[in-house]
Amino acid sequence: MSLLPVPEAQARLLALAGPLSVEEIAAAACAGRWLALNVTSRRDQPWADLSSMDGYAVRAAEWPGPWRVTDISSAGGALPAPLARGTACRIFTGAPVPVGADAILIQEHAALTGDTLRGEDKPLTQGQHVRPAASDFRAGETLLAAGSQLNAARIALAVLAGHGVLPVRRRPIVALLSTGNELVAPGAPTPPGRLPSSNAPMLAAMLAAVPCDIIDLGIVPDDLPALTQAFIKAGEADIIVSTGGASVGDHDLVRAAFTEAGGSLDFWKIRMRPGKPLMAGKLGDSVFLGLPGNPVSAHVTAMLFLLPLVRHMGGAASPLPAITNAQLAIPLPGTGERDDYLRAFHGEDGIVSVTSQDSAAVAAMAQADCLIWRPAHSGAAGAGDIVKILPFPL
Ligand SMILES: Nc1nc2c(c(=O)[nH]1)N[C@H]1C(S)=C(S)[C@@H](COP(=O)(O)OP(=O)(O)OC[C@H]3O[C@@H](n4cnc5c(N)ncnc54)[C@H](O)[C@@H]3O)O[C@H]1N2
Ligand code: MOO
Repeated sequence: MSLLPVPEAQARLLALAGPLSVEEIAAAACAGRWLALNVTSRRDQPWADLSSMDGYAVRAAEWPGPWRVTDISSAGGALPAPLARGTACRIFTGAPVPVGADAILIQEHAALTGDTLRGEDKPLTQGQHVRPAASDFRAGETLLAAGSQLNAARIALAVLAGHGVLPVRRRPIVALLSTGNELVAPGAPTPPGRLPSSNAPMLAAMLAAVPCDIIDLGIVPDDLPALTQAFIKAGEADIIVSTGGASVGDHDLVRAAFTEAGGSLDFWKIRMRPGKPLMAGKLGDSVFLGLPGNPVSAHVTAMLFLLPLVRHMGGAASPLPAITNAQLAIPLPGTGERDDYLRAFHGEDGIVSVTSQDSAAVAAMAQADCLIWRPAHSGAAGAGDIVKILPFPL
């Protein structure tokens, strides 16, 4: 198989499954989820002309008064009567402005003697401290598009628009499978030849940035029947992610076990560094993503493939990672046959690549906060040049 360019591999991966089913969830529990349908407003906001300050509703042209205070308007209280000429209405923040009034005299600029009011400071202008009806949004207006992600501000908007529950896509269930005879559970003793399995905790941390549920199926040895059984068990998940055993060594059995379990492989080997041995396929309704075992390769391929897949199945309209421009603080050599994804961080003078770009260099990766994307066959870059970067999800 020849090496697949990253965008082609991403497109093929996302084509393996559509967004999951729709569920109605309380708005307060929707943080991070993607809308399955447009959100249309059920009400005007504000519902009437409302005061934005505590004071007195008056006619601006009548400033500085005197006015006689004849009524009161408070948020949630009875509607005030229309304002007669020469009168004022005591009013509080968020309360409806009486018909006839067109400005609010704030109480700091008002002198009240008995029920006689006079304006101080500067003359009032029409509309001063009044929020017009429907100036934020109007009933029937489409406020949020299907496929947009619900953050705190969008949840506030949907609730103010009259929605208590929102249609979102089900959270994908992601099964994590760590393969390798050398691996022991995190924190377990590491006699010679053994090392702690760090990939599943790392992936769980990355997945914390997107709505999904994780099933950690633990460590599976490099043994065909054991790996096959693990894949069969993982078939309950929407997404099956393995790490390790993806390359060409005698112990790299992931492809064989996946096929033995009934899976069909869609692609293997990507034109990227690190992450070349990445593979993907379908096992029943589950999408399978086989990440390389090297922790750095697993991290980079999770950013470029796993998180987009979770977003896509969760209903995101734009599931691919955000790519932004940034200025290099250091020079970079040209690239070869594959796209490079260099681990880097934001320094005072721009982006700095970490010293070791080895795909097993975890201490160097731990200094990074982003990847620099350098397409294949790029020339050398100098300090001050603009490059494309992808921020780490967490
Ligand atoms: N002859 C070739 N050898 C290799 C090639 C190749 O094309 N031809 N590709 C290399 C590339 S690129 C990568 S990346 C690695 C990926 O190999 P595997 O996916 O088969 O990974 P393993 O061999 O199982 O492990 C690699 C490395 O990572 C450590 N590891 C594995 N799992 C974990 C884990 N859960 N936590 C921490 N560390 C883990 C493992 O001990 C190995 O050191 O293959 C190259 N070889
Ligand atoms: O592509 Mo591997 O992922 O170089 O280390």
